[in-house]
Amino acid sequence: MTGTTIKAPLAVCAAVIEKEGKVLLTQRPHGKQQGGFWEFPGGKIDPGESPHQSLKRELSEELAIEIEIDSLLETVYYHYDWGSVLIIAYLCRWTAGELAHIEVADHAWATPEQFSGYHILPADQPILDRLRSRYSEKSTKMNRKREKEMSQSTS
Ligand SMILES: Nc1nc2c([nH]c(=O)n2[C@@H]2O[C@H](COP(=O)(O)OP(=O)(O)OP(=O)(O)O)[C@@H](O)[C@H]2O)c(=O)[nH]1
Repeated sequence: MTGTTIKAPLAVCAAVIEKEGKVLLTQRPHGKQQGGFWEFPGGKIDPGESPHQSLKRELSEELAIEIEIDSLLETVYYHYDWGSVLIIAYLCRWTAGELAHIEVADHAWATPEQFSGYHILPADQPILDRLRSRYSEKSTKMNRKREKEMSQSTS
């Protein structure tokens, strides 16, 4: 009997680290699968690891930084031609370490308006959308606050 083997999606964790309205993106090493694409730092969850353990390990191995994980931002299921991935993306804080390019080709801090200037892995689209709406909500709140303060100071 012939047939294709159906594999479980690859479990992947990703860190969304914010700094002054920008988000950390990293570029995959050129020799690796999907090399040259931009993504959120992270990687495969190894057997026996929790997503949080995995994310902390990956950030230390890839960038030499330590992080704290604050909350779940988004989960994504995406099918590539080589198989599928289930990505769990967390909002994180960089707490220690000097960022080094150990297992990444490059890094960048990008505002949501700048995301389109990077070739970001297609699976990350829902994470990017979530961040765009998060930032536009934040700026609406800031504008409302500013308008309120201005109207109070002029009355
Ligand atoms: N880290 C990360 N991986 C992502 C993202 N989006 C996305 O589709 N992926 C996919 O998830 C998979 C993660 O595998 P990886 O190769 O980065 O994992 P890893 O660091 O453990 O690699 P290794 O096998 O060389 O140790 C890749 O196939 C990658 O294409 C993302 O934003 N961050």
